[in-house]
Amino acid sequence: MTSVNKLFASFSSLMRILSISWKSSRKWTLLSTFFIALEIISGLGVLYLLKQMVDVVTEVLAEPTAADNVGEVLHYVVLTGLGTLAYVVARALAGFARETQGMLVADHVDNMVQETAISVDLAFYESPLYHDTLERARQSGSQRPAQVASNLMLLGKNILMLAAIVVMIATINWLLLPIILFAIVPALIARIYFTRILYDWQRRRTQMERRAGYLDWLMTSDIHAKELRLNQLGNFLRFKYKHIRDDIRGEKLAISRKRTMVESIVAVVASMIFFTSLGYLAWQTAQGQNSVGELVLFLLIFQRAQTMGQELVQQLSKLYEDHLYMGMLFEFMDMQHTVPRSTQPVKIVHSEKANLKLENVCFAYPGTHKNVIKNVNMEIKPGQIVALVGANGSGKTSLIKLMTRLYDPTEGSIQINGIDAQNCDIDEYRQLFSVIFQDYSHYAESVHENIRFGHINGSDAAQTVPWAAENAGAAAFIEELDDKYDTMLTRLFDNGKELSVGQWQKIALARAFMLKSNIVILDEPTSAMDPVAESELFENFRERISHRSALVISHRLSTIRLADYIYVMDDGEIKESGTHESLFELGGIYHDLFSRQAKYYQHDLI
Ligand SMILES: Nc1ncnc2c1ncn2[C@@H]1O[C@H](COP(=O)(O)OP(=O)(O)OP(=O)(O)O)[C@@H](O)[C@H]1O
Repeated sequence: MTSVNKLFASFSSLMRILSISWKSSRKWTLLSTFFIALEIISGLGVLYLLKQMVDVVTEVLAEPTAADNVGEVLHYVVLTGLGTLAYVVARALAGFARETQGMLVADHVDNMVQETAISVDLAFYESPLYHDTLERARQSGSQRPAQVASNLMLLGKNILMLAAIVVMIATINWLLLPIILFAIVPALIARIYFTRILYDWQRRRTQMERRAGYLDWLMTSDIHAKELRLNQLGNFLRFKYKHIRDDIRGEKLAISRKRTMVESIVAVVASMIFFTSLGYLAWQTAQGQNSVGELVLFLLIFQRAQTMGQELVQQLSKLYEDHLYMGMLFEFMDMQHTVPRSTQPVKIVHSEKANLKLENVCFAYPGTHKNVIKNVNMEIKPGQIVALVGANGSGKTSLIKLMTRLYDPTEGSIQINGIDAQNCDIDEYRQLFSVIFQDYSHYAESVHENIRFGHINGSDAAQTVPWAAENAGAAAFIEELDDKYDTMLTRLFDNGKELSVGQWQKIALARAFMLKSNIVILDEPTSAMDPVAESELFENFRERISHRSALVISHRLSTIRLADYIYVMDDGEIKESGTHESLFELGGIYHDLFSRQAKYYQHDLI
């Protein structure tokens, strides 16, 4: 990037930051600006009054009738006092307004990050780049936009105050001006240099931080608590975690050490220059070339100039740092969809009779070259119960992800009622499906909410939730819970209850049974259920799903044989398809799978 482009990029990112700040809290941005303006005006006023006071004192001291003019001095003392009071109050109010604005902006930015996180495509989760970008966005901190806005204002304030001090010092002796430059510029360069070094290091170390975070989660989350104890993994993980943290700390401390050394040298040189110039001014005063008042004024304001210069350096380097880190936040927010959204979506007509058709569908996961789905042709007709069978890794779950447009096929097409799924509005299209994956979610919410999440926008949850629970075979055990549908399903919070794996599966199934969609997709829906529960579920399955279409994936062929039509997958391809009887007669893969399972049942009976 050329310097002009870089400058333009920095400017546009600054404008973007300010617009975030403005949008999130207009009132407090205005108040904060107002109080800072008040702080600047009163601060400059105090400086001016201070100078006037010193001038008057010097004049008065030079006159023989000094005692008569004390009133004039007092006049300036009172004015300076009032100015200082205004300055202190304005400063406090500006601080409060900044803090309030900061909190509002932080919440707004958190909201924006979450909005991006819930809308990015599933493909992002598969890539370490997504996790790095999210981690960096989090590291960049939601406080930053507010900091940038207030830093800009403080910067303006300090520049004005410093300019006023420069003018005052120039009136004493212009030769003193370079001193200020020497006190400020090297410190600024050192700060900016180390800010960049630290930023580059942090970017490189994102994955290391994430790995440490992951290990910490392994050690502290309830999901792994059982295995961790039984396999005695605790100390091993603790050691690994410590090792990573030691490395991170070591690298960071090395940078901090170097920075402290350089900054100390710069500060020592600046102080030496100050004392040399003080000595020079004292000598000039002794020679009668300066007044004592000017020497006092120099001492007074140089100290201020030094503080202000330090603040200026801090604000400039902070602004630079914020600009760098906000870049990481914007990088996350600007991620583009990999599943394209149609700009002129075609309305899905007759969705209540959804006919789903896959034509020559091929698919390789992003970042891989191997097709896990190969030339698949398949159809789910309205009201039809279709089963999908196949060995582990044959591509069944990947096929569901394609049907529901969590991914798009790399070749071929998926059509709903003759319309290419890619031409439909993605939200409207996804509403056609109720899907329960093998790794369904356990929400730390009430039973009611866990089921209602299957149709979050439904209006009559009070009736539909118990109805769905009944159909999924969950109603009986829910009625036995202390708070029935209001029971909290978690031990994370007070009064929570943990369910068995099979009970959780019934809750997940009830979620799919909520009447939202036209096609119900169940990936291994009964893997944790007892045989009685399973056979009850499939006895009148068509009624339970209200005569919608269904795609059921199962390894249990007793379940599969109830389907109207069966597809057999092997290594990403549909190798066989037909009814149970026709496939059994064919004597192929299905026959083989079925016979193997049947053999064990027959053996048991003997
Ligand atoms: N996110 C992913 N990225 C890359 N490859 C993947 C991903 N998920 C699955 N695969 C690969 O795709 C292939 C099909 O996996 P899939 O989960 O679709 O199989 P499946 O038939 O559902 O298996 P199972 O019966 O074990 O659930 C496997 O070889 C797997 O390694």
